[in-house]
Amino acid sequence: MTAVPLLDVPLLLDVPLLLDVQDVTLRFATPERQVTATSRVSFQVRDGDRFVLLGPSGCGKSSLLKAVGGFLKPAEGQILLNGRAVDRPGPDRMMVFQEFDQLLPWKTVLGNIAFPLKVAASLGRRERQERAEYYLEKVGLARFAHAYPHTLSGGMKQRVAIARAMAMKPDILLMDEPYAALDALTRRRMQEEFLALWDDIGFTALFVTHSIEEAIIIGSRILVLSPHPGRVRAELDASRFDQHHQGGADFQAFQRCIHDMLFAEPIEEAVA
Ligand SMILES: Nc1ncnc2c1ncn2[C@@H]1O[C@H](COP(=O)(O)OP(=O)(O)OP(=O)(O)O)[C@@H](O)[C@H]1O
Repeated sequence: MTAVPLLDVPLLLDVPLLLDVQDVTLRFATPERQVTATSRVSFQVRDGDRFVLLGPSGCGKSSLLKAVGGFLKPAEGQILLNGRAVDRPGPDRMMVFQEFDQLLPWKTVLGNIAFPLKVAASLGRRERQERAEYYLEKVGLARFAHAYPHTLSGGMKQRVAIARAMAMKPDILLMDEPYAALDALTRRRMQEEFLALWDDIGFTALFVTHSIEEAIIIGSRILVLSPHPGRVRAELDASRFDQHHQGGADFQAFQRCIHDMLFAEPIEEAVA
C-alpha cells in the first residue's frame, strides 16, 4: 500500500512560495555500499515560515539542509528556490551550524559579521560596518563588538553566527541544530530570543532539530520524518504554540502525538 503522509496544515496559498522541495532522494556512495539518506521527500516553505525538519538521528535532516544549501545534489527530485533550481551554494541561503567553532578566530565579533558582506562585495565599508552593528545589537551583543571568539561563551558564539547569517539578508536561514550543544537553560533562552527576533525582524528559517519540544516551540510548521531513510510522515501546524505554552495540556498532547508518530512503524497506522 502506498504510504500517505498526514497533512495537518492550513493551505496558505496567498503567502509567497519560497522553497519547493520536490520528491527529493539523497544518496551517499561509500566504499562498501550506497546509503539512501532520504526517500522522495517533498515540502514547501513559504515566506515567513519557521519550518522545522524533525526526526530521529540518521533520518537525513542535515542532508536535506545541505541539499537546500546547494552542497549536495539530489539523486532524484529537485529543489527550487524562488522558482529557480538550486544547484550550488549562494548568499540567498545562509547556514548556522551546531558547532561553536564556526567563527573566524582571528577576527573580532564585528569582523566576523562583516566578513561575508565584504566577500559578497555588495556594500561599501561604512554600510558593512553599520549593517554588522545593527545585527549585533539585535542579538544583544553590542558590547562585545571588539571581542575575539575565544573569549565568548557557546551561547554568545551562536548569537554571533546567527547575526552573521542574518546580516546577509538571505531569503532563507538554514539552521542545523544550532542550540543542541548548549546547556538546557541557555538553549531555552536562545529559543526565546529566536522567536523575539522573528517577531522583530521577520525572516524565513528552515530549522533542523531532533527535539520534539524545540520543534514545537520554534516551528510554525513541522515536517515529521520517519527513521532512516527519511520519508515524510506528517506535516503539522505548530503556529499556535510558543515557549509560553510549554507544560500546558495542549502542548503536551501535541508532543505525545508527535512522539507516537515518530515511533510508530508503518505510516498508514500513524495516519489512521
Ligand atoms: N558524507 C556521507 N557519506 C556517507 N553517508 C552519509 C554521509 N552523510 C550522511 N550520511 C548518512 O546519511 C544518513 C542521514 O544522515 P544525516 O546526518 O543527514 O541525518 P540526521 O537526521 O541529520 O542525523 P543527526 O540528527 O544524527 O545529525 C545517515 O545514515 C548517515 O550515516
